Amino acid sequence: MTPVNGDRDRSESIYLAGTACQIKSNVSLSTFTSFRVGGPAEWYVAPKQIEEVQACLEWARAEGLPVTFLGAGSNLLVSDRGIPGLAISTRHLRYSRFNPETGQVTVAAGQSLPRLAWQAAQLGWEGLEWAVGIPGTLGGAVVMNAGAHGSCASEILVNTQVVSRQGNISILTPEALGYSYRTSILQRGDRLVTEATFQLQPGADPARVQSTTSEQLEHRKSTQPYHLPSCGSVFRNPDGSPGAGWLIEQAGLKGYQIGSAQVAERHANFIVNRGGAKASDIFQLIRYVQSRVEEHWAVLLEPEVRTIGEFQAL
Ligand SMILES: Cc1cc2nc3c(=O)[nH]c(=O)nc-3n(C[C@H](O)[C@H](O)[C@H](O)COP(=O)(O)OP(=O)(O)OC[C@H]3O[C@@H](n4cnc5c(N)ncnc54)[C@H](O)[C@@H]3O)c2cc1C
Ligand SMILES: NC(=O)C1=CN([C@@H]2O[C@H](COP(=O)(O)OP(=O)(O)OC[C@H]3O[C@@H](n4cnc5c(N)ncnc54)[C@H](OP(=O)(O)O)[C@@H]3O)[C@@H](O)[C@H]2O)C=CC1
Ligand SMILES: C=C(O[C@H]1[C@H](O)[C@@H](CO)O[C@H](OP(=O)(O)OP(=O)(O)OC[C@H]2O[C@@H](n3ccc(=O)[nH]c3=O)[C@H](O)[C@@H]2O)[C@@H]1NC(C)=O)C(=O)O
Repeated sequence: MTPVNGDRDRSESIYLAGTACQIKSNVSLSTFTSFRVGGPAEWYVAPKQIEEVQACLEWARAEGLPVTFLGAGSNLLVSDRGIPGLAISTRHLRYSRFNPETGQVTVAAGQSLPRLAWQAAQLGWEGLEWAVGIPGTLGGAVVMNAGAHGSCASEILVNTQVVSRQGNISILTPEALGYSYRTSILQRGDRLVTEATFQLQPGADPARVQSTTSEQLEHRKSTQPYHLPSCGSVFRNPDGSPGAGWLIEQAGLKGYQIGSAQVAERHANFIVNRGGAKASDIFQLIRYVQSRVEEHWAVLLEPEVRTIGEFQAL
């Protein structure tokens, strides 16, 4: 299949003046997504500082390139053909500052959410126990309003720092972000989250918080195919009906496979890559599940997973 960047089959690197930032061409995104599929980014960069993010955005503007933001890729389906323009990954923006006076923790966008949940638990700070099993970055969690076990990111978010595509920095509160279940206006992709501050509750017994955190993780491992490449839940749970997993299972789709993409046996709202799946297999399976569930239940399932690049419905 022809990649979107046409005949560029060699890799080149560009160093942005005044930064240590290296922009590389033709970088495969399959190792940067939890599905382990996807073609190359025309250009890829993982800045370490906000000034580098701004310099990368300026470079893309000057080159007239579209920009795509990536976290850890745990909710992304990237086309086999790859994506045009510059992919900016936040995975190297990393720090966390716990403030015992306020109970707030300020975290860079690239920090791992499970890692932060464990750090909080070890300190005896409550409020992130639910987050331990959600792979990915803080930035991704703020954008997706990640959640589990009845809690979600927007409930504890104090504010977030974002950079616009023009390079302007601002601080936004949750009220400005249009939050609802697994949704925020940041999903439009016009602002990059660089940092977020969360309100936690310090002062609990660390052993107790760690024990609750472990229980949440164990429950997840026993109900989800955690060991196989996936994006977590493929579909949002629809309003006013049983969950997507139940609807898909009752439509007889557990185990159904297109290529190496399979509706998971352990949880029907997960599609797993059984080894060597293509993004197009996963995309076709998503469409197939949607159509079968609609036929069976008259419910149109809405994907939670974010697709980037071109896909063709058969
Ligand atoms: C095994 C497994 C279990 C999961 N369980 C859960 C769960 O229980 N609950 C849940 O909510 N999710 C779950 N997920 C989905 C996923 O982990 C979350 O959506 C996570 O928050 C995505 O973070 P990420 O850094 O990987 O974002 P990515 O997948 O990289 O990106 C997701 C979206 O956010 C955008 N984005 C990412 N970072 C930034 C940024 N810094 N600035 C602007 N835009 C950005 C991307 O453009 C994309 O649109 C699971 C996934 C897996 C693989
Ligand atoms: N099915 C799928 O597609 C995917 C599943 N996953 C699963 O999601 C989970 C999170 O993945 P990922 O986001 O990459 O996680 P990370 O490796 O970024 O974060 C896990 C962090 O939690 C820490 N940690 C783990 N256990 C403990 C503990 N008992 N006490 C204290 N700290 C602990 C680790 O510390 P340390 O570094 O010291 O070990 C590490 O820093 C993993 O279990 C992974 O297998 C992840 C991606 C995709
Ligand atoms: C994994 C994700 O989030 C998960 C989150 O981890 C868990 C735990 O809190 O709750 C949600 O799953 P879920 O609604 O499927 O929760 P589960 O407890 O696994 O299942 C709900 C109900 O559906 C039933 N169920 C589930 C799967 C299945 O194949 N068949 C089935 O009948 C279960 O028996 C249960 O009665 C989130 N999914 C969504 C779309 O909201 C994600 O968003 O990626």
